[in-house]
Amino acid sequence: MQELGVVHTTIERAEPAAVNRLSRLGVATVHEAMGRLGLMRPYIRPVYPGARLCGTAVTVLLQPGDNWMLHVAVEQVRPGDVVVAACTTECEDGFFGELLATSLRAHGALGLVIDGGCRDVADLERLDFPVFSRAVHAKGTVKATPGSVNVPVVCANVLVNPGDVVLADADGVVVVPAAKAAETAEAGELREAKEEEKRRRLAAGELGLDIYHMRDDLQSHGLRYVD
Ligand SMILES: O=C([O-])CC(=O)C(=O)O
Ligand SMILES: [Mg+2]
Repeated sequence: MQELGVVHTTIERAEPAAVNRLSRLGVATVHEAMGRLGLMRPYIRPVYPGARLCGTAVTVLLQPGDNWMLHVAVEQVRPGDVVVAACTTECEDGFFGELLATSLRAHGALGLVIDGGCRDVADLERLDFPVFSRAVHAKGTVKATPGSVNVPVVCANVLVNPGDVVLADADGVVVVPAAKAAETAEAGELREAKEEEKRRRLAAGELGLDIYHMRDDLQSHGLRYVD
């Protein structure tokens, strides 16, 4: 059960050094490095090409058709934060646009992930304010019913605690629990180094079948080559 009607003003953010290391990795790498966990549903997409963000989560629980809590969240943002907004029920209304982006940026927020709709996308691209949303929808919202800020939320199938690391790029959005940020950065960097070696060998024409020693396994699974 997600908590309603609460704003937590003190949160524990992931260590900046670990956030910085994660920011240099891709979403797919980090998801793999965590043991294939933490990935939001693929319907959450960047609202303009090339959008990318990495920061610590300020979480928001919205009520459908109501963006009041986004305004409440602005006051809780610190430089380097990313606002992660979930909704108590599915809603694709345009909760967010360039005015709220301007306000968030003035307080140091790096971007927004929202399991809801977003509008003013041409202006967001012009501002280069990265937003990842479930829909682009011009439909406006009201300010009538409190939700919460900085409570644990489930956003697009992923549990997000305030202070967790949120990384988003063209492949999607992944969330790293704050306590796991450093070890995940370490595992991700190792994975990147291994991929670099594989990339070099694949570019030289070596086959994945040989690099990954798959031939024997294929034979034992009964694969036959016929002329
Ligand atoms: O004002 C709103 O409700 C959302 C919006 O379009 C903006 O922030 O620019
Ligand atoms: Mg607007």
